[in-house]
Amino acid sequence: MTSTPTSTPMSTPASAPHSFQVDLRGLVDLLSHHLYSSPRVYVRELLQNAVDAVTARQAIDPEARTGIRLSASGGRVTIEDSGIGLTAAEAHSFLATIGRSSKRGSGDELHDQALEATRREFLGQFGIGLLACFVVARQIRVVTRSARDPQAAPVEWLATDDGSYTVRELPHAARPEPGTTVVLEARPGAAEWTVPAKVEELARDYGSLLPYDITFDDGEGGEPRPVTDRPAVWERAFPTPAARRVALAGHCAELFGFTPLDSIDLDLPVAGVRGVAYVLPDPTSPAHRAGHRVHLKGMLLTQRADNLLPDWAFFVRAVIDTDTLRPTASRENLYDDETLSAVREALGARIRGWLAELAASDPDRLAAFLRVHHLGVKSMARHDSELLGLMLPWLPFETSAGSMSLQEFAAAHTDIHFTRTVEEFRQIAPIAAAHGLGVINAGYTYDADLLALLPSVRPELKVTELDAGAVTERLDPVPTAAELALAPFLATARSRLEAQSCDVVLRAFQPVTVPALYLDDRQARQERDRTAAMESADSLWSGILGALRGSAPRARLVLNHNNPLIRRISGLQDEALTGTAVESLYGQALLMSQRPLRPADSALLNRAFLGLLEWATHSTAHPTDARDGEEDQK
Ligand SMILES: Nc1ncnc2c1ncn2[C@@H]1O[C@H](COP(=O)(O)OP(=O)(O)OP(=O)(O)O)[C@@H](O)[C@H]1O
Repeated sequence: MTSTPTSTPMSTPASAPHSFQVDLRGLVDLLSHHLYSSPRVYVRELLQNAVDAVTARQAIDPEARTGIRLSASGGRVTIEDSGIGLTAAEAHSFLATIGRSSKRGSGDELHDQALEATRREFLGQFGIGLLACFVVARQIRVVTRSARDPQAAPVEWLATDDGSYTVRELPHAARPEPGTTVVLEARPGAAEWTVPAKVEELARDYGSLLPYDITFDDGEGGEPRPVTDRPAVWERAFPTPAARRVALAGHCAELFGFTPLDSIDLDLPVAGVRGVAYVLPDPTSPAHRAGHRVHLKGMLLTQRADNLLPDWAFFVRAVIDTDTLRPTASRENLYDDETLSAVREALGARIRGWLAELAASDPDRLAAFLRVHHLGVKSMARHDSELLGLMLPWLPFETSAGSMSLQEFAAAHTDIHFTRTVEEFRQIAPIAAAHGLGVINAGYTYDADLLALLPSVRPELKVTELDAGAVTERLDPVPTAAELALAPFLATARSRLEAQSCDVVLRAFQPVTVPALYLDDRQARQERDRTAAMESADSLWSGILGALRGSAPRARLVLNHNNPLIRRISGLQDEALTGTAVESLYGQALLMSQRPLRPADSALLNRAFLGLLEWATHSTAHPTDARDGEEDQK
């Protein structure tokens, strides 16, 4: 029997697994310069560990003391809690292993539910918090005694920023009660972060809403001062709604530095969110993202959260406390997950609810709000259909009946006309108003876009653009016989204004006091600009511009047959005087339309004005003087 040789792949025995080595200096540098935005976070980490330790102790010993004492003096920062404490083994394991935390399950426990449960309970979870203290400390000393194991001796854990630490047991008398004291020795160069006033300020900023009483002692011998200031203003009871409003306004001024137009309660019990949104008193660009203040179980997470509210809610700054949202590892922003997006939606709905309530019951306050924020609201409503539906009726527009909300305007006009430019509006609005036509000036930013969206919100309304041609068509024609009788006059007028590229038409319209209207639309204006450019261009360009001459409608001077002056002018026998009068009418109508004058228009106005003076003085002055004047002009 022969045995078949089996071939085994060449292999070398695996070496025993090695553990990663971590260079503490490198890690501290990483934390201080890249993870945390400022060394100030070390105070937050100290407070957070103390709060978590007290929470853990409460679970096994609800009678235990919960107060936390923070003090700073002589370059030393100390924090003392009566929390759960640590045994020597735990100190080795938790304090010296980067990334290890007692506040989350391990192994099998590390499924989502266990993680969620511990997250709900504790502030910490990453196992890197204490290290942040090396950003300001050269040495960290922890003296701790376990509450879980009363027989265990107190332990001293002493770590220096070179990455070494020692653990030793102390006599029972060194710390008779369970709990932990952490003492930081400031590193040279970081003294500014450990002076008492700074530590107190930081503790107040981060910890004012924490759930246990925290005091601060500056080592000057006075009474320790409270750091915590609970309940939050928005949760306090006030004798009257007015007193509450005043307190909230004061809170906003202290926190954000402005007195709010109004405050909106942000209360989402299911999502564990409570807080308030303050309405900015001054206009702000929607592109500027306001930073919101977010507390997580009382601890200030950030004052610059930019993802808490929908973009359209640019006009508020919010402060909230939550126990469901997750922090990022730097604990300086919110983790943008599904919970946050649901909370964002729900908070957006609260703010919309405030707007809806104002619209329904307090239009004056809504108007005051829109006086400040209408531009921003207009800009955002173009892209947010719910905001559009809610706000569009209330937004202010310039109309032929004055400045008013669309709602008011639509109450009088179901046919809504708009002009695309401010100039068109100025020409058209008075005439349109006299003819019972509602016109809105959509020449301002966002207004044309919004009017185009109006039928989607109010389908019963008809929105049409109005231009010069459409207006002329709506004015009453003059009876044919009358028009025929005036044909010679019209011919004179037309030839006189030919050089201005302007047609002359005769209509009968209101108000009778307006003798003539200068009407042009965008195409006519372009044509006018092209002609002006052609006149001042060199021969090459003038050739090209000339070739572009389109069949665009020309500007129109609409003479009002109802106007007595027009009646008189059209009956003049003196052709020269008729020409001067037509030029004067053109000039006056042009001035009324607030159009910029081209050089040719200024020359015409000049000529017409002097011509009229000439004529007016002609009959009283010596005839030769008038002729001299004519000579001078030549
Ligand atoms: N005051 C304290 N009392 C009891 N245990 C503490 C205290 N401070 C720290 N610890 C223990 O040390 C561990 C590590 O603390 P560290 O601050 O580094 O991380 P963490 O709080 O768990 O998480 P995070 O990185 O989110 O702060 C904690 O999980 C806790 O077990």
